Amino acid sequence: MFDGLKNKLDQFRDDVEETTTEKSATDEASSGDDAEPNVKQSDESVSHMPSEAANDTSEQTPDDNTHTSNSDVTTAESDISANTDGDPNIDTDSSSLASQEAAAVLDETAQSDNKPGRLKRAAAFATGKIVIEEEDLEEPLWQLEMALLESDVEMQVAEEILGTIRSKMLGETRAQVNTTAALVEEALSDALYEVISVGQYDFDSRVESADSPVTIVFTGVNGVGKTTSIAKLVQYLESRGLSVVMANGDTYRAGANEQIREHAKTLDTKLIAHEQGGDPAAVLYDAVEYAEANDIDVVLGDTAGRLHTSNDLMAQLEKIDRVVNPDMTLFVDEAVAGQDAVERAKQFNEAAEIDGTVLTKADADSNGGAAISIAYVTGKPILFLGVGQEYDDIERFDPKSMVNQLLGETESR
Ligand SMILES: Nc1nc2c(ncn2[C@@H]2O[C@H](COP(=O)(O)OP(=O)(O)OP(=O)(O)O)[C@@H](O)[C@H]2O)c(=O)[nH]1
Repeated sequence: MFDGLKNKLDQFRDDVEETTTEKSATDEASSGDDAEPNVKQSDESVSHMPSEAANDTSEQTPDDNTHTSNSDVTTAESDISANTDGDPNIDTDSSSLASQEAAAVLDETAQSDNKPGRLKRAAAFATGKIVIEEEDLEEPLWQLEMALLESDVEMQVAEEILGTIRSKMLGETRAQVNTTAALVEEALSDALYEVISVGQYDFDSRVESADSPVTIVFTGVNGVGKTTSIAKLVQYLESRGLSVVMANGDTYRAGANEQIREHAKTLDTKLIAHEQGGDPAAVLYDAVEYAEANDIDVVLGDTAGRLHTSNDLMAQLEKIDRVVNPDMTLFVDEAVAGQDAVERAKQFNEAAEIDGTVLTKADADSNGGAAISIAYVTGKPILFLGVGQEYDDIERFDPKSMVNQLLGETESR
């Protein structure tokens, strides 16, 4: 599931690591070339002090001096003072020694330098760290954006993800490249989680705590797996001790009654159906009455596949809303439809507000764009993933485990 996207996310992590490794190597090389008169040579790491911090003093102006209280400078100085204040916990390894040595330089440069970014970078480098800058991320982020769009992630969602990564990584100081991986992982994980988890709620407890019968109506276009998902949910709910009645509100398509009747028979669940051409709202109404009379917990109502543009069919949905006032309307679409599924989710939600999505055929989807985008564009959560054709091939959508899965090990790593 979503292997194509997983590989692309792996690639992004590799790209950032590669860029920061190159940068670290470049910094090291350039520091070796420039012998700084300001730098005490008593510690090897101090000789790595980049020349730019010291050289920047030549760019000072009287006004520049007024900016030296900048927080970056303060950070660099306070990092250093933490190692020089006689604290018994003082870390005496070579990097803290480097910090002390760097303090001497920074004291001088901080007096006059108006480029706190450089100071921060200088201090970070002197302590064996690197600072992630815009230019380090530019290429990997561009590549990531392309990869997300190729994977059917909606443009607005891709931009949100990139924005979060950028804000979480820029200016961050991290110990050398071996932990850049952890930084990228965290930024990527947070960025994905933020868009994927939009609107999430606990479906089970919402159903369990609502007044019975809980009526759930399923909408979506033809052939995406509405009827199959309803059948899967019958089993899902019954396995949690809830009783269910199915209602066939698809009075439009020839063969719809036979199809759902097959499922009802296999699952041994009551089905309410009318003749083809009947009024779907009347079917749902009868099902709710049946549930009330028989103390049934949940009514699951199928509807005809429709486009949000089919006015008569959308009018049917409005009538169902008026007649039975469902507790939830769930939009069903297939993950393999990618951008189309995302677009339809948006349009259905605008035409007849949804409470969540069931995303089917995730087992056949390599891209993952719909899974990542639908909650963000509708503001309503993905509640279930269909992962196969059997009744138990349905999973509660869990944003955390989805992110873990997307960032987990793949065969290519
Ligand atoms: N691989 C896979 N196939 C699925 C999944 N869910 C449904 N299908 C298959 O998709 C096909 C269409 O499913 P239906 O349930 O008939 O779709 P529908 O939306 O009710 O179709 P209409 O009644 O025509 O609107 C069937 O062959 C299902 O077995 C899934 O999660 N994974």
